[in-house]
Amino acid sequence: MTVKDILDAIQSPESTSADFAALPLPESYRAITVHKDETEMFAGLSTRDKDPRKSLHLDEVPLPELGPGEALVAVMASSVNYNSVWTSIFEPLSTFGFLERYGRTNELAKRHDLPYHIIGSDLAGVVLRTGPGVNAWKPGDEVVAHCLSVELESSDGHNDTMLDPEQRIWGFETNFGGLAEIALVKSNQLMPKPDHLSWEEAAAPGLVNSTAYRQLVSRNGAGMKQGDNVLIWGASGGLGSYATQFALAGGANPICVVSSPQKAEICRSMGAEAIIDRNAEGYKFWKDEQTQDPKEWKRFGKRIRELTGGEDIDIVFEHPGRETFGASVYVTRKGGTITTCASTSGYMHEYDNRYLWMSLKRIIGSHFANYREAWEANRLIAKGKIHPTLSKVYSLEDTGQAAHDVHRNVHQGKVGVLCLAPEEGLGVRDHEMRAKHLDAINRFRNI
Ligand SMILES: C/C=C/C(=O)SCCNC(=O)CCNC(=O)[C@H](O)C(C)(C)COP(=O)(O)OP(=O)(O)OC[C@H]1O[C@@H](n2cnc3c(N)ncnc32)[C@H](O)[C@@H]1OP(=O)(O)O
Ligand SMILES: NC(=O)C1=CN([C@@H]2O[C@H](COP(=O)(O)OP(=O)(O)OC[C@H]3O[C@@H](n4cnc5c(N)ncnc54)[C@H](OP(=O)(O)O)[C@@H]3O)[C@@H](O)[C@H]2O)C=CC1
Repeated sequence: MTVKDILDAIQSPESTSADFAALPLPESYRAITVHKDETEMFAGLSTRDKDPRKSLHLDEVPLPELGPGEALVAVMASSVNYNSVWTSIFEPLSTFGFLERYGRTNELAKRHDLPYHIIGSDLAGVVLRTGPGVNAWKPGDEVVAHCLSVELESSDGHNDTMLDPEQRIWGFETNFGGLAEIALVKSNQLMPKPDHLSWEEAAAPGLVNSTAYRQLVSRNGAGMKQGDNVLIWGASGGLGSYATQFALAGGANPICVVSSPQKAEICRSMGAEAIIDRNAEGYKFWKDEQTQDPKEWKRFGKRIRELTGGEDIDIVFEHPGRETFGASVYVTRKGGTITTCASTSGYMHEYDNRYLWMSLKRIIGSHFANYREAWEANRLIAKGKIHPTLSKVYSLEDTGQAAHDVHRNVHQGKVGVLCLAPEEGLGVRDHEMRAKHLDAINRFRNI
């Protein structure tokens, strides 16, 4: 039995759930990995010069044992997230530390502590097997998976599953991720695949869409409301392309920051009107490595006032971190919110706290999304209210190049990866609905 037989079953319209359940599973499959004995390979290099093409490998790996509450999924397509870039450059930490720590928690979790890490935190595919205790899903179901892995044995996470003390991001802090032909997930990560999308389109939004939903829309994040001025950094990037859609769909006013005329045009085509090209306008928030320039914060704030008719920002959608955080706090209005989920340019932030406390602003930390938020975010994709922002699709072999593009910020929106899917465009079940949204679905393609 090989993965080819699985693909044949997926591509045959006659295949039933019983056929999938009867398919013998292969002993091994192909997966994108980093290797534990290579974690020092980039020692001494600057972040920019660490090259994912050197650290990401395409390996044949053994199929992991299936445990209670889990599912093995045949992965048709996945996507590149920035967390895979972090794993591939071993920053800010090697992810093998996460696997070791997980492995120490219980007998079954030991499976994750291996000398290789199969990465990837998105997938669209077909359920192959479910473990004991799984009733909601069966072999043959077409699914996407969100990346929240929790144990739920502590009451801390019972209101908001992100607060579980054993909260992990699948394919980053656990093994057996989605950049592979087969993945192992907890069955509670599974959600229905949106019928009007191809495999690679369905695999693109998951992680970033759910994160943007919690960070911007959910009451656990900024709780955005109609009319809010929302400053969105990287508005045509992974997170930002969904934040921009949420702002527009929710009646808010996105102020989109981008770094090229092409990216500005993408935001305009999504429906945004207030756009700042940070490159063209030459903001330099730091005079040198240690010193910020408040005059530049003010110049940025003036530009925002020009675009809003004199108003300041209700919500900043933050993720660049060190480079922008001082400016983000400054331009927020009295009582406004800065919500942050990352620090791409550096995690030791500096801002002038007088502008925070005197103007009663709040900083909210946000990370991925709880089970319910991930489900609600996927529902919006399935209903055609929010659309994938897939620009380019790579083969599994070329994942290193795909991650390199994201690391160097030469991509747009999201970058997809075909795993078992032999070509793009497969897996669409609802052609009528797709036709209604075709322009929006293709907005980011091949630009
Ligand atoms: C969905 C996608 C998301 C993304 O893309 S996010 C971006 C990518 N992700 C990242 O860059 C994050 C990577 N993660 C990290 O950098 C680290 O993950 C953290 C810095 C978040 C945490 O580091 P750690 O070393 O794991 O954490 P500690 O909690 O400091 O644990 C070390 C020891 O310190 C103890 N400790 C924790 N809090 C306290 C306290 N308040 N007082 C005293 N001790 C404390 C712990 O218990 C433990 O101890 P013991 O080593 O003995 O187990
Ligand atoms: N905590 C969580 O749950 C999550 C965290 N993340 C983290 O968020 C970050 C962004 O992820 P994602 O959106 O997918 O990545 P992308 O690279 O797709 O998009 C980020 C965009 O931010 C802008 N940007 C990058 N650096 C700077 C800078 N120094 N100053 C201003 N703008 C900058 C760029 O846009 P432009 O050049 O056009 O301005 C870039 O396109 C990563 O660090 C990632 O790990 C992501 C998802 C979930």
